[in-house]
Amino acid sequence: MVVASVDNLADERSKAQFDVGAMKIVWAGSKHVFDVTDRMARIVASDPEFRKDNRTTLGRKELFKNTLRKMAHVVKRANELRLTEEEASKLRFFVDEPGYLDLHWGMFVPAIKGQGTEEQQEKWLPLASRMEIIGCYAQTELGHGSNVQGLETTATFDPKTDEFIIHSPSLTSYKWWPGGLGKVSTHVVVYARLVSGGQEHGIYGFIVQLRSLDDHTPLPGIIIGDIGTKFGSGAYNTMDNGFVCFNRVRIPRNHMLMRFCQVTREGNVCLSDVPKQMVYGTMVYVRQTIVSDASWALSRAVCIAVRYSAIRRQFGSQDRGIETQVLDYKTQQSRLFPLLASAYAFRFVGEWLKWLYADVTERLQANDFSTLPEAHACTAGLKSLTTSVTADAIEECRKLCGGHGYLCSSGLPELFAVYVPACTYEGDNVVLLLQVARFLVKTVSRLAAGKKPVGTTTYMGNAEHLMQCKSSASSPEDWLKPSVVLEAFEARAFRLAVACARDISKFSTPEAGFAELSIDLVEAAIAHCEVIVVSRFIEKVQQDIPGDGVKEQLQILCFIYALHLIHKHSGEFLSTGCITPEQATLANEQLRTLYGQVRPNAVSLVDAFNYTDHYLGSALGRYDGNVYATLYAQALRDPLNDTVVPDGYEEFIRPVLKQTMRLSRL
Ligand SMILES: CC/C=C/C/C=C\C/C=C\C/C=C\C/C=C\C/C=C\CC/C=C/C(=O)SCCNC(=O)CCNC(=O)[C@H](O)C(C)(C)COP(=O)(O)OP(=O)(O)OC[C@H]1O[C@@H](n2cnc3c(N)ncnc32)[C@H](O)[C@@H]1OP(=O)(O)O
Ligand SMILES: Cc1cc2nc3c(=O)[nH]c(=O)nc-3n(C[C@H](O)[C@H](O)[C@H](O)COP(=O)(O)OP(=O)(O)OC[C@H]3O[C@@H](n4cnc5c(N)ncnc54)[C@H](O)[C@@H]3O)c2cc1C
Repeated sequence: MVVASVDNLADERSKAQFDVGAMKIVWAGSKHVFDVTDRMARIVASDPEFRKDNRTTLGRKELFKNTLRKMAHVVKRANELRLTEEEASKLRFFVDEPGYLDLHWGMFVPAIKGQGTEEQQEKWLPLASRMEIIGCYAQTELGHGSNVQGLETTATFDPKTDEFIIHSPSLTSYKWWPGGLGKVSTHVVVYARLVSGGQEHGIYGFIVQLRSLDDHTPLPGIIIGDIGTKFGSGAYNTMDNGFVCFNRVRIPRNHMLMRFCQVTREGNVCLSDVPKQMVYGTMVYVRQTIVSDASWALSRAVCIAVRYSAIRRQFGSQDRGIETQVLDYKTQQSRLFPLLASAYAFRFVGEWLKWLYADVTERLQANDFSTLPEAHACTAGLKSLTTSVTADAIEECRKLCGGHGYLCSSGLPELFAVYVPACTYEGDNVVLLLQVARFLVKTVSRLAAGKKPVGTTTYMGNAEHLMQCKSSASSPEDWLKPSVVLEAFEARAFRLAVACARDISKFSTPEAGFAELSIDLVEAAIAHCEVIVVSRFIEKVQQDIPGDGVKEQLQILCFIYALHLIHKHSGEFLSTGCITPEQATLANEQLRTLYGQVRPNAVSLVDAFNYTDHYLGSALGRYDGNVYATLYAQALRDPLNDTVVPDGYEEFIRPVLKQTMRLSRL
């Protein structure tokens, strides 16, 4: 059955004022990436092994086994099709289910590449890339996650046997959370306190074998398992996040990842002259990938909400004629279009961050560590900003879809449940923003000493101007001038950072000031991260962009992104004196106009994400708009509808009805 709603999307598509095909290439990043992504998405969508519409109805054991089957199928298909690494990781991505492969390829392998010596890489990487071993990354403990220096697990060197003894001295030292650890991994990179000659030497990574390669049983001294069911149905429960306790497990000395610190046969600890934070390198790498992933999750939710808002009609007709598409309501637009704009903003900042990461990596290889603090601040800050916004946005998209958004068949509940831990893993978002704040306060105090800021803090070099400037916006159109927008963002961020630095100096120690002012510091950090996102978006739309109308659409989205933030944080823009209340009103007026300009293009702007119906996994977001028939068909497939009279009728419904009948006869 095809209902009238299908016409709505065709109609919407006919209104597009830009070349959707060209926008698809901009979104993908290049024609090559588009082709690879498109091909891999279609392979997954057309393979029944990758079916995912039954996930929320499976019990934990079935669900997990189902994921094991899919991960094995990914490996099989990657080999059969002789996929490149780029293609294989896209294929795996579109399977859209957390699984041990992510931790193996995303953390275990990068940890060895980043922290292993050449010799260690030669030994372990071939085993890992042929998947003769499966690895994971165990840093977090039951009692310690954010505070890496507080980890309790010990790795004590025994010069008699030339081994390390890996030990969990307490319940709170049990490794707890690592993905892939609970049931699958054969090996792990464990982070532990290095102890040699009776002295502690800091936290380092050690490769430990967990399970037999013959029968998968845990090796002696290892107590291991899954940490239990997590939030939401389906969702992250496909992953075996695990615990492990090490009872004096012995590993050869050369299983310590020794690129930055070597322990000799005699137990001498030799530090190379690189910053000790290099041991945190895997986290920096993954944070950077998480920023790119945020735009995927956000755009997916937005795609569902935009298409459904074009289908859904409510009110607007007194005589039972055709009702108004909810997408036409300004309130719907004001909640939805900033999220659409944010998806594009995060896509571009994610691409830029990839570039920054590659640049820093190249410098590190040449022993230039000067840009490491900035790379840390950018990856930490943008990871925090983009994941927090995305998690909130998915929930907002659910509400934007009304009641049907609450159904699992909308795809939104599971998307939220699977995404929201991104605000916690790879560093709690508040903890990471405090790292950014620390970097900003340092940068501000160095300004006083005449040090020129570089990279993303270059704008702070314009200190005098940023402290005094008053916005020149005197009409709504002025808010379409990149220089006007950027100045407001930079001035707000700089003034907040300077106020924090000034106020900290009033305390007896910087640490006391930092602790007391941490709420303000977090706000200053967010303001700085928003400068980065806004300026990268502006830079992007100032480039040559091929395709009819593509650049114009991106400009509209860029200003929506910036102006909705001015509205959201108007308190800060006003209290720091960067803009006046009248200018805030003008910005809002411009924002309303921009919403009107996006409206006819909204469906095509989400079509540009090029998502298959399989990847979207949503009755509401289907490409053909056949929402109601799909909702009905999926309802009929619910296990509860397997029988007309439910299980439990005889036991629990009939007796209640009989009892009621008896009562009514009294
Ligand atoms: C065939 C199949 C083929 C296919 C492919 C398949 C698969 C797909 C492939 C890939 C998938 C890719 C990626 C996805 C992978 C995984 C994602 C999915 C799931 C997530 C899994 C989650 C994992 C985890 O969560 S791991 C644990 C993460 N833990 C944390 O993040 C802890 C957070 N805490 C910290 O980072 C630190 O403790 C701290 C908060 C930063 C504090 O550190 P510390 O106590 O040392 O110190 P200070 O604050 O005093 O800082 C001192 C000094 O150091 C600087 N600093 C801190 N951190 C860093 C850093 N990282 N880099 C550089 N510098 C750093 C800090 O600024 C201070 O400097 P100054 O002294 O100058 O101020
Ligand atoms: C789905 C998932 C997968 C994961 N996968 C892995 C994995 O593969 N490997 C691994 O090692 N770990 C993994 N983790 C663990 C994860 O990295 C940690 O949970 C994360 O780093 C946060 O640490 P925590 O749990 O100790 O939070 P806590 O630090 O205990 O945070 C609790 C609260 O305290 C606040 N807080 C903490 N410190 C401060 C501070 N200094 N100032 C202000 N507020 C503070 C936080 O903001 C938060 O609100 C995973 C976690 C999840 C949820």
